[in-house]
Amino acid sequence: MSAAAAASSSLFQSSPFHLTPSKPRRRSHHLNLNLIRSAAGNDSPAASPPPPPTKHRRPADQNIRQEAHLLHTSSASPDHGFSAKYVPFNADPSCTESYSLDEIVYRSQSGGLLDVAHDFDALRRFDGAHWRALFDSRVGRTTWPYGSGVWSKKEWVLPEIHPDDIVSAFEGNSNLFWAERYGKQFLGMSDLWVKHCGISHTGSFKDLGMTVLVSQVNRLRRLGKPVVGVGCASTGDTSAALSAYGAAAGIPSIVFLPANRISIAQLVQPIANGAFVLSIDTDFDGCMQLIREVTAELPIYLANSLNSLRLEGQKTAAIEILQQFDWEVPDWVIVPGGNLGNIYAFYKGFHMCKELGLVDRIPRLVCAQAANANPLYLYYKSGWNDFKPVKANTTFASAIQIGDPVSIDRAVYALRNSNGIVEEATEEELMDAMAQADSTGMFICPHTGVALTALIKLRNSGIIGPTDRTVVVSTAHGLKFTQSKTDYHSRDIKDMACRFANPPVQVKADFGSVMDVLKKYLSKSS
Ligand SMILES: Cc1ncc(COP(=O)(O)O)c(C=O)c1O
Ligand SMILES: N[C@@H](CCOP(=O)(O)O)C(=O)O
Repeated sequence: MSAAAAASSSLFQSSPFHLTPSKPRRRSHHLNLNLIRSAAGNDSPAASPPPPPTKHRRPADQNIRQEAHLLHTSSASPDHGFSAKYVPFNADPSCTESYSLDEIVYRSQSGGLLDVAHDFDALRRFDGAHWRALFDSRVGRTTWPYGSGVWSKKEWVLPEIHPDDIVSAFEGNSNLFWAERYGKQFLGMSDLWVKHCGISHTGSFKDLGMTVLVSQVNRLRRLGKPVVGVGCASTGDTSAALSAYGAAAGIPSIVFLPANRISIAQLVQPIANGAFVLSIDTDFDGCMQLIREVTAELPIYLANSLNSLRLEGQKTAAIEILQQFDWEVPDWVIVPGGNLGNIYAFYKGFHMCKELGLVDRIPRLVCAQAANANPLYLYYKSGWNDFKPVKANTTFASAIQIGDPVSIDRAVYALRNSNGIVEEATEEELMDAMAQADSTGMFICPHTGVALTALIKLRNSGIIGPTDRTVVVSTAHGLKFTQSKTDYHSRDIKDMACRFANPPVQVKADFGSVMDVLKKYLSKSS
């Protein structure tokens, strides 16, 4: 046994995890050393938990990025061999077309979507237990960049990016909470959970994807690639995330917004972050068309989820769900869908965990659409025979008012391969579901109301059982959509009964009047 191997094996044995690579191979000495080095917080794929925080002291004159830089560039840093590249989405296995992630490319030669393909052979040098322990060891740390729920899975996201190039607000690690009262009272369910991706830096799940995209743009600019800014079309959340991460990195962002179709809270986000905001007199699909044309002409990097880099970050929410259940797989995961990148991102995250041995199955996926913007639902109902973009009508779920989703093929792939279902929600259904959920202590966005409506329908039809472990993905923070709640609780919506409205009671400022209304209220509620 070499000195290195002896050292690594004795250190290995002292590890509380006792992890080993999946199969002993010739590289195993390096792998064991990697495990040990990871404990110092470097970029190795290691699974050994970091030392107790009290033992780790960064010199006072070093910030966390510099610390990561030193560890990354030190001679101890391993060449772990993980890599990723663009390939045509769902291509025939014989297809050899591929692109470096350092190329600026959004579509395959045939005009189809791209996907980020990871080197699974390299990742498989470690078994599932190894990856589980590695990811678990990074939760809640501040070590750069692993304090992020996205970058804690760096080897599966952008394995080759240098920590110096990463732009992160330590996004992710969002809470997954047990919706005890809502589940019991409205659905007779005992194991209902909400993954609150809206508790995030800019208030939606878009941060998960944007940290990856903007980090890669940072790298491209450092490599001297001609990228003068980043641009997107948006219904409000993508633009908020892009502007925030762009501003953090000092990269100009340009956002195309459909005039008068997004909430004030969403509009003010890119304005405050210094983005160049174009309010365009069209809908989201019109803005999307324009940004595609513009990014084909100008050196502005496209930040919508047509760009498959985004989905690499978004897929970590699925991995996080498994992690939060201690690597037990839920039965159902329900995701509201608009441009349809996220449903595929969830599928990809779950699928990678299965392929790499972290879990043994994947959940069934449900994609929920607003009935006013339901091209996927109509396609599903046609038995996947007839896809037609629709003209998306106004919906309170304004962030998913999309009629021609760019990721339609990705969504179909995700749903077909997860035995998935598509459901829809009318305006009244989604607003009632939101109000009922809020009445149990949540404060959800209308898109989450769409997802809850899908759940209600699948529960009522018996497809989802009372004890099925079910996760509803809440995609944005309710505080971004207070106007819709105000309209509902004021019963100020045409043709809607607003059955669960809870308007404030106007009362005179005297003791008798206050007592009268209180007595009336208490007699009703007892
Ligand atoms: C709050 C919110 N929920 C859901 C979605 C749907 O996500 P996707 O476009 O990836 O389907 C979006 C954006 O489209 C969104 O902003
Ligand atoms: N809801 C999105 C619509 C664009 O989606 P993307 O994921 O393709 O950027 C938004 O907030 O803009």
